[in-house]
Amino acid sequence: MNGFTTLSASNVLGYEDAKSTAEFLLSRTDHRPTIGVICGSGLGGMVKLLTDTDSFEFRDIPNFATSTVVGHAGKLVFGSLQDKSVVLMQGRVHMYEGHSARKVAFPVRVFKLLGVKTLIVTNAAGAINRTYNVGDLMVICDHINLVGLAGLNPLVGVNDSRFGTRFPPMSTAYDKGLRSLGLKLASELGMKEFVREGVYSFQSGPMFETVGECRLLNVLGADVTGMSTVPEVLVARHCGIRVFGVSLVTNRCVMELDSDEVPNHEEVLMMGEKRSADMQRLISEFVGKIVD
Ligand SMILES: O=P(O)(O)O[C@@H]1C[C@H](O)[C@@H](CO)O1
Ligand SMILES: Nc1nc2[nH]cnc2c(=O)[nH]1
Repeated sequence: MNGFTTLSASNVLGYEDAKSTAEFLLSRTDHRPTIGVICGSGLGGMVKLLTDTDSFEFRDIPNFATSTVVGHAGKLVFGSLQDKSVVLMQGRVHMYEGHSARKVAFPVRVFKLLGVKTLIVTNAAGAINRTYNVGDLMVICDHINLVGLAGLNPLVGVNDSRFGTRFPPMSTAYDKGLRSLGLKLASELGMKEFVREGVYSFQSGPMFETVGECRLLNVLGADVTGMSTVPEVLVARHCGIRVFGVSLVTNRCVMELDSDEVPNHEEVLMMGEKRSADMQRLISEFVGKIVD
């Protein structure tokens, strides 16, 4: 099944599949995580923060897709962070790798059945907002789901009410309390200068945007643009998991036709590496302060 499967054929990877994957994992680890973390491009170094780990390759987990992108290790790691039990995806899969939105977001349904109550999603993104700088972190307050508005989203298909309601609201997708906590911590950690709050726009990729597309996204009110995160957030909100999202600005989107700048994945990974310490500090402190 790929990203362009018809709506009627999209009911695979349902509750029973998530349950059997969760049972597979729970029988192989003693961790009982209430916090899930998904690491974006170049941000998987966060795994080093965890102690007492149990690690699984995506390819060895039933129903998981395998990551094919450099900078996404493709491991699911259980461990302790700030005395809390956490499950962390070191990398993710994307729709542009040939997967449906449902397949991409499936791990979040597994998280739900593992007992996760709070999801932290991170990603690398390009800046549309001209006041943003490369290296900025952006707490996500809202998203524009270009792919989903066209009908390609993980909640299409028969609704399974064991996960959630048929028509989930998304106006409150990014939890207000968690956003305030994230911004407060960023301030306390001396990161105020490079931490923003803004809107993430999702397109399928794998192409970086044209100049015209970037200009369009600017008019739409996007602050950054990326190729992930939103399917995971939709599934999390559908099943009642709270969401905190952070984008790392790895490049400025090109808005002038005569520009010499050309976005590329190497630059994205390099910036991930450069800012990884700050991202890790913020997420680690954040996890320590989460109240279930
Ligand atoms: O998984 P994320 O959203 O961090 O990855 C971004 C989008 C593309 O996969 C890649 C482009 O460099 O980085
Ligand atoms: N769509 C998109 N994704 C990104 N991920 C990192 N940078 C970019 C970008 O400029 N555009």
